[in-house]
Amino acid sequence: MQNVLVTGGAGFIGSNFIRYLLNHDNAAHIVNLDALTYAGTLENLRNLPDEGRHTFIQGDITDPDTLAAVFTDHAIDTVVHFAAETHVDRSITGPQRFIQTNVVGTMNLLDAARQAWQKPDGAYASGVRFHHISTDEVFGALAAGEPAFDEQTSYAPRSPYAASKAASDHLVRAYFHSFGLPVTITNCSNNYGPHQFPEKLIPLMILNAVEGKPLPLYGDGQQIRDWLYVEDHCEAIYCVLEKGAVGETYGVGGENQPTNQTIVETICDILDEWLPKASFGSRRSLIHYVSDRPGHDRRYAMNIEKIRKELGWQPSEDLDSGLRKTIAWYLENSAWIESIRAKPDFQAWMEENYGRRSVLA
Ligand SMILES: Cc1cn([C@H]2C[C@H](O)[C@@H](COP(=O)(O)OP(=O)(O)O[C@H]3O[C@H](CO)[C@@H](O)[C@H](O)[C@H]3O)O2)c(=O)[nH]c1=O
Repeated sequence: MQNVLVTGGAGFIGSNFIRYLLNHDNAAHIVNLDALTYAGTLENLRNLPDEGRHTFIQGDITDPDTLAAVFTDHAIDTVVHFAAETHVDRSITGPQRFIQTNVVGTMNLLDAARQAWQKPDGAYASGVRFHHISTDEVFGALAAGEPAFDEQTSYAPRSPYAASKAASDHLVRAYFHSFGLPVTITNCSNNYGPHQFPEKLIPLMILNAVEGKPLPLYGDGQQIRDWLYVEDHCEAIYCVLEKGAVGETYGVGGENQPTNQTIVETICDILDEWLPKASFGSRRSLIHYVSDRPGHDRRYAMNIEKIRKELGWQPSEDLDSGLRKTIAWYLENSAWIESIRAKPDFQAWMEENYGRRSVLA
């Protein structure tokens, strides 16, 4: 791994991964290709360790010419593909962008890698690798008591976002089977941690609770996600790059599976403990139950036995300490929050999304 193309490296998980790689691998040079859409920001790349090994290029994976130039100009040997539209609610109101970026963009990237790496005899340059970051949402929804998803679970995506990621996974495997491209895939559960865009549950609730704004829980708030601290996720990806077998898929989860209501109550309690007493009393009183997300998946959980047994990775962060680190980061990074709030699309989306929902209780 010498010249690593990280797509979507100005986003939440991508920027955390760049930091992780610069801290843990002293040889890799990173080329970070990011379109800087609403959720990507150069603020995520401030104060990188060993900054000289990071090159930022603003560009879109839907543009094949950009990709061809990046592979040629930077002698890329490894791709770690994060770039994606990721917010389920946005995929319900506007699926087209999800298909463009997540499906067409992934196919363009696979083509560019193949063109750059495949020799005339069909073999690939040694040591090259295309790693695709995917999600447990491709497997659909679990009912209470059903076993967690694993690498053998059939695909059953239910939102436009999940369907676009499922299509991208199938394309990555198709390029492995049809063209021999050396690929690996990870399907991760819900990430949380520093730098997450505040449209997602945990950062949204932190910011609203700090400001005394309503905390909108969708439906009955009893949905379950498997929360993975982002640094654990980055470690898992690095482990797959180092030790994972070509053609293989690995599930990555946090083994923390509370209900959404418990997550939000925990955030409220930590803030009540840390901040001066609010005039309205406990921050739990800010919780409102609002109309549900259409097709809302009830439960996700990812079985991690394969990556644990074969590669020796397991998550190390427990949810309470991970949440405390995350909340502390948001409290200490008001400049980052202001830069996100200043984005033209941010406030409009928040108002539109919540304007659509009625308060249930
Ligand atoms: C934003 C928001 C969310 N929710 C609920 C919906 C979900 O049950 C849960 C988490 O919502 P989100 O943070 O939007 O994440 P979710 O839909 O689970 O999907 C996430 O996790 C996936 C991995 O499972 C990733 O692939 C997605 O990119 C990522 O967005 O909280 C609320 O109750 N209120 C809210 O305001």
